[in-house]
Amino acid sequence: MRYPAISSFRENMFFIRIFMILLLSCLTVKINLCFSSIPYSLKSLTLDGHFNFDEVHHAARDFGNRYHFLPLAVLHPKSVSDIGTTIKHIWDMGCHSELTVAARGHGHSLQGQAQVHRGVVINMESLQGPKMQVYTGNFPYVDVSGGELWINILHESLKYGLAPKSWTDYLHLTVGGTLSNAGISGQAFRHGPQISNVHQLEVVTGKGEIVNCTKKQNSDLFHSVLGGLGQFGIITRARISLEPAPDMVKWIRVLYSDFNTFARDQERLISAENTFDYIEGFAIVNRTGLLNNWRSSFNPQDPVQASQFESGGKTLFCLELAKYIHSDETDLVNQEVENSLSLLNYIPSTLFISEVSYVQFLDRVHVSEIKLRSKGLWEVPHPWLNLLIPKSKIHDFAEGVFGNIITETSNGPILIYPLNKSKWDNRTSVVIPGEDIFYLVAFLSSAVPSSTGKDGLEHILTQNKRILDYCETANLGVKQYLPHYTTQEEWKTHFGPQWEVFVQRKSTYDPLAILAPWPENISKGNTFLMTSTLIYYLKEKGPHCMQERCLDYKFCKPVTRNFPCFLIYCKSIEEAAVTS
Ligand SMILES: Cc1cc2nc3c(=O)[nH]c(=O)nc-3n(C[C@H](O)[C@H](O)[C@H](O)COP(=O)(O)OP(=O)(O)OC[C@H]3O[C@@H](n4cnc5c(N)ncnc54)[C@H](O)[C@@H]3O)c2cc1C
Repeated sequence: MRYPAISSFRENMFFIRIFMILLLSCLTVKINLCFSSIPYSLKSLTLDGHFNFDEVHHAARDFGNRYHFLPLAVLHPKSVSDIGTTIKHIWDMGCHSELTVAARGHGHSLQGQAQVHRGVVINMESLQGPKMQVYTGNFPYVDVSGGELWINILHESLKYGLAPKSWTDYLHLTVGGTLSNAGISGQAFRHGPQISNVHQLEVVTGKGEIVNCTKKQNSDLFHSVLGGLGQFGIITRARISLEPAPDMVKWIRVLYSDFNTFARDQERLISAENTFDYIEGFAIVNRTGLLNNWRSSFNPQDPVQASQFESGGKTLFCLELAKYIHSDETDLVNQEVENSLSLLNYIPSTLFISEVSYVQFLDRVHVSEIKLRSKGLWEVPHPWLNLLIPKSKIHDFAEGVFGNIITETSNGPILIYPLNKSKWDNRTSVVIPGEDIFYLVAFLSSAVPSSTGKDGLEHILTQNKRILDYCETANLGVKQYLPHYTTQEEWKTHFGPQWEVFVQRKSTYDPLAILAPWPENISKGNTFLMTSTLIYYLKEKGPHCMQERCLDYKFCKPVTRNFPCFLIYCKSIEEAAVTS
């Protein structure tokens, strides 16, 4: 028996279902079209360079090899105006668009810092602009593109007998990439990090404006972008300070079995007047008692004693020094090296010296890169941890970490060396500990892919977490270098008193949070940032709705960067009509 009411209900349901399916599929098509139409609106821009929609997989990788965010498109800019035009276009799309942009230097970040999920990656190495230009004279400098590799700057400036003063240990990194962090190596105790050796920058802000800045002109923007993690603008050109380049380098390694003696000597050296040109150090975690390749290509001063030296399974500390040799000064340099070494307290049989060209010295990590690449060991996960530790806490740190956490093997080099705070400019965005001397400690681990053992990613990440937990529990006042956090609370703690400055700068130079979106939680949900963005919008772009028209405005739901994220209370219906 058929119940008409039920049967007609069933029929209705059938049609409703069909209708819903059709509606949903229409919506899906619309949503997909909506997403895919974003890069096509970019495609219509008139540029010297071009967008590439096929290279997105390459742009979703970096040296860390752990984070993979797929962008929608990769821009290969030929000129600064390509970058300006693209960002301006996205800025003009306003809050309605969620499109974001990441500058990619050489992609040697560790945790997706140069990546962007469903946004635009700007391949900075494609940027051409004016040719690299060296200026000689009393205060020499070089003008370079933000996408230039430091190795190319070295080769070009050497043609004039000059070279930058401050380096990173590895030179196949871009100017914009290292200046967005700091750029630290063994010369930083004397010259400061790379960000202390820049005279001028050209920057494209998050509003698409192209701005020149120096310590005096637009100085807030200048200091913001240095160490600014790409948050405030894209560095398209930089003027970098140069010095006369040495011809050769005396490169020295000595060992210590006691951390306190090692650190005391390091600190004495970085404070001395007439000292070495490069001062670093590293730990050798060596439970087996066999010494690894720390001395390869170095000659022992006393070969017999050196061959008899054994670590006894202890963790050792290697002080690494370099003295630059200008051709006419060889004898003087030898004498100075001898004098400086005579004041140190290393294990006497462990003095190893080598003499190499300046390029060989600076480009030393590239030699390891070639070897590792040939063995397929370069493109593995790199769960690196870089810390800046106040001098007063470095002994507690060493005791806790080398005494309890890293005792058997290190899975990669562990650098330890002190830096002078006086060589850092506290107006830049980089965050460092407050003491006059602080240490860089870098755990440069490589993980064996798919290993579940002590050389595997999980084990190394757990070890990193133990180190960070120890630093927090022991209240060591540690700051991360090349920082990466997942919550806004952690970012606030990282910036400490500089948080307000960070937020202020973000709202000034990138109010729609278009740039470098990787540290998602830096700005998300931050009322201050949202407020200033909002006020900016109301003043500059919003419906003309300031005090005389509106009683007040109030946040609704700041989910997107969209206008409807606030409610406007108007004095009258007529004014509401004008406002809308
Ligand atoms: C083997 C190796 C050795 C290293 N040694 C050192 C060292 O000795 N000292 C040291 O300080 N660091 C060192 N680093 C870290 C390195 O400085 C950073 O990872 C740096 O960011 C990498 O530069 P990149 O050109 O690959 O930048 P990317 O990884 O491409 O970018 C890094 C960040 O900068 C932003 N960015 C890139 N270009 C620009 C630009 N033009 N304007 C604004 N923002 C930009 C990106 O959006 C991203 O947030 C080393 C890294 C590696 C892999």
